[in-house]
Order: sequence, then structure tokens, then C-alpha cells
Amino acid sequence: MKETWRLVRRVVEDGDIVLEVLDARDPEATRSVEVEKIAEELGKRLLVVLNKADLVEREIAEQWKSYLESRGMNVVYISAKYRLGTRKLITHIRALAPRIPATVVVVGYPNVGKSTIINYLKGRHVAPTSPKPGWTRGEQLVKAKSWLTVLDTPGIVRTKSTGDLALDVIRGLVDPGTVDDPVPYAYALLKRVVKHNPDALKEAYGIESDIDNALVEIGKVKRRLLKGGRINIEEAARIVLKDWIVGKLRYALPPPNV
Ligand SMILES: Nc1nc2c(ncn2[C@@H]2O[C@H](COP(=O)(O)OP(=O)(O)OP(=O)(O)O)[C@@H](O)[C@H]2O)c(=O)[nH]1
Repeated sequence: MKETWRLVRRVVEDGDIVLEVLDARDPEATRSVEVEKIAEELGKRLLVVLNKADLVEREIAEQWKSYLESRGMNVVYISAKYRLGTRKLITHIRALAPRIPATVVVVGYPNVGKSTIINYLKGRHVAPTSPKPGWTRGEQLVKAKSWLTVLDTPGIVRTKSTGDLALDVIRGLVDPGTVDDPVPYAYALLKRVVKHNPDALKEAYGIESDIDNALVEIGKVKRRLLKGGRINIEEAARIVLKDWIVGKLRYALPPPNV
């Protein structure tokens, strides 16, 4: 854990503006008080970016924006993948720039969309700027606009398991491709998703199933079969975990007290 915060701190140190990227489907679960503390301690300006906003209703995104703003934060909601709200993101960054050129760094849990945002900010026609003296980490500052440079390396927040398997998935602790036993994670995730979005299984897989049978039904639809025709539950579980990351599975939660 110490190593995670050391690396995040190093990335934040290199920026003027910190984009803390949250998943708009569950902002509270993907928020990191530690990141916010580090930014404050280092005197950096923080902009909270609710990404994957294409997966939630605009009204919910607006409610989260108001909620976080009422707590003194700068907030914007976007879909980095579909380039929605991204111009607003640039306007916010510009307004927060303490000097010109300002450097933006991007931090957040795995899979929240940091690289997608960095790539958007970098744009297409950019050349790496010369590294600053003592720049030996293989990181690159990219000049994106006359007033904006972007640090190419995201600050990845990797926390310890919370003991809540669904939360571990949402916080990107579980790699669908390599996790030993994806099944308990997939069940826990599906339970949480369906609790907040009863139509989620229909939306994602066209099935109507209770949670206990969901992986079997998903395995059938996706034709994940073992020799002899039994359903490959493990493969179905990996699909579910991947589908959370890419946004095929979704739910939205209003902020507290709204
Ligand atoms: N629906 C949706 N998907 C998105 C959005 N932004 C990113 N994604 C998807 O989310 C997945 C993860 O995106 P990345 O940009 O790789 O996330 P990351 O935070 O850099 O991930 P790490 O490098 O693992 O820390 C990819 O499949 C993206 O296509 C978005 O705005 N909407």
C-alpha cells in the first residue's frame, strides 16, 4: 500500500492540476480520500472527473456534480470513450490552470478510464516535450495545447481488498483475465448491479434470471461450453467481470441525501 501512495504522490507532484477520475456508475465507491489528501498536501488543484457518464442518466450525473460541488470540489462529468462533455473538461482545466503552460496529471482506480482521458487530452498532433532535468522515469510530458501539457503516466490507485467482493471489482482490484477464481466476484458484482438496476441482466444479455442461475444463463447465451456440453461457469464469470469494465453492465446510484 505504501508503494501505491508513493507512486501516486510522485505523479501528483509532477502536475499543477490533478484529475481524479471516478466511475459515474458508482462515484462514492471509486473516490479516494487519500488522493484528495495528497493533492491538497502538495498544493495542487483537484478536478473530479465523473467518467463513463454515458452509462448513467444525465439527471443522476447532475446530482452527483451538485453534491460534490456543495462539498467544495470542482466537478465535471464526461464520457471519454464517446467524447461527450470533453470540451467542458478542457474549459474546466483551463479555468483551474495556475500558470501557463499548466501540467495535468490523471489519477484513479484501475479501469476508470484514465488512459482514455490521457489520450483524448494528448490529441492527435502532438510531440513529446523535452523531459525536465532529472526526468528518468520513462514518463513523458506531452504538449497538448499551447497552454497545456499532459503527463503520459497515470497515477494508478491500487488499494487492498475491502472484503466486499463487488467493491473489489468496482475498484479494479480484480483482473478478469488472470483472477484464479472469478466466480465469487462475478456473483457478488451481479448481486450489486441487479440490486440497483433490476433490468441489468436483460439489458446486457437478454436474459431474465435470478442471481443464483445467472452465470449458467449467461454461459448459455454466450455459448461457453465445456466438453460434454456443460456450461463453463468460470468463463461466464470472466465475461461478467469484463462486461463491468467495458460498461455492458451498469447501474446508477443517486448521491446521499438527494
Ligand atoms: N462506456 C464507457 N467506457 C469507457 C469510457 N472511458 C473508458 N471506457 C472503457 O473502460 C475501459 C478501461 O479504460 P482505460 O482508459 O484503459 O482505463 P484506465 O483507468 O487507464 O485503466 P488502467 O490502465 O488499468 O488503470 C476500456 O474498455 C475503455 O474503453 C467511457 O467514458 N464510457
